Amino acid sequence: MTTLDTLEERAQTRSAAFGADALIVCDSLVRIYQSEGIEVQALQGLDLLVDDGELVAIVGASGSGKSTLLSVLSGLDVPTAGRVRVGPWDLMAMTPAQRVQYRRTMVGFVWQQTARNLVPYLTAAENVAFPLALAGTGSRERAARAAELLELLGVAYCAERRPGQMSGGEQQRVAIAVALACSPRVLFADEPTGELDTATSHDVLEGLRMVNRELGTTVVVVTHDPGVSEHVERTVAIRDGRTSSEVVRRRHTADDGTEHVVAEEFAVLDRAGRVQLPQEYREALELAGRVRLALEDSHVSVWPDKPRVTPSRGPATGRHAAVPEPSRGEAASDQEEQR
Ligand SMILES: Nc1ncnc2c1ncn2[C@@H]1O[C@H](COP(=O)(O)OP(=O)(O)OP(=O)(O)O)[C@@H](O)[C@H]1O
Repeated sequence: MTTLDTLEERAQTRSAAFGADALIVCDSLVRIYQSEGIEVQALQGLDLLVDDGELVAIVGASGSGKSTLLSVLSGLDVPTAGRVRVGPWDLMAMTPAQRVQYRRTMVGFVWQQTARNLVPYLTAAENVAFPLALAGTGSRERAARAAELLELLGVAYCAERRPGQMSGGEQQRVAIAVALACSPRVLFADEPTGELDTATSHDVLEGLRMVNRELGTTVVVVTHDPGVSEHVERTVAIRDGRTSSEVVRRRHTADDGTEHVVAEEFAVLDRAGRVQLPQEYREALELAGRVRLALEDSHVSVWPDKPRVTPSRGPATGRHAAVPEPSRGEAASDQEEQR
């Protein structure tokens, strides 16, 4: 007989298996903010897996939950519900001391505001050496590490300059070197190109790619920058606090030996079986409220409740489902995305 205990056990087993091999696991993450008596659901059951060594971009309209997700992953914020793990660290169950340790050893950060990343009265080399000094590293080793990282990021010529003597892009590349000083396994970058022009953004994103390739550091970059997907293999779109779609870029060698990059867009099926249909699909077929689902040999089809043309292979035996009417919030974020 199925008891409450067996159901709980089953749910826990399933939860533990989800992302067992991944470096970063976000499992049904919920973050609710209370603000002046109003509840805001910034994350609404978000699932995300990132493998060791991946370079992933997270994109989404303003207010979709990107910064909230990054605050949780960087150990600055605790979600309301769900499960979040980075390497061996369970971010829901860390003590304040463990949180400090996690932030010092496991992860590095680059923020949008260049002033937040660098100490203004230290040179680039001193900025990179600073976290190493705090960790007790000897001065010769600090200098060698600073030189190596500034070289890797293509800003060795800035070593003796202070932030005020560097361009925004140079400052951000030095900031990446600072974030990597203590050899974190994961680098989080929050809008690192937000204050930069297109050409300079390109250099910073290439810097992140270089770090990922040369040092094997896992990189998660949150951005509005539409050009980001050219620099990463995987772009995850967040919408209304959930992962909604992914663009995966793969290298493909044609028969004549030429190499092409093929980008494919996927919808994300969450663990409860939900998929977000793109707005243009919903509008094209007037999908709203109820829809019909039909299981075909190799795929599932979605039909309007009242088809405008009678389908030849009708979904008479299919299942019926409900598509929520777009809420005001959804409509707003769609407009944001189109802008
Ligand atoms: N401290 C807070 N208190 C109340 N609501 C918050 C708080 N932080 C974020 N929110 C709300 O949570 C939702 C998600 O915000 P978040 O900052 O994560 O989005 P975002 O995708 O990073 O947006 P942006 O690109 O504009 O930075 C928004 O509706 C926001 O207003």
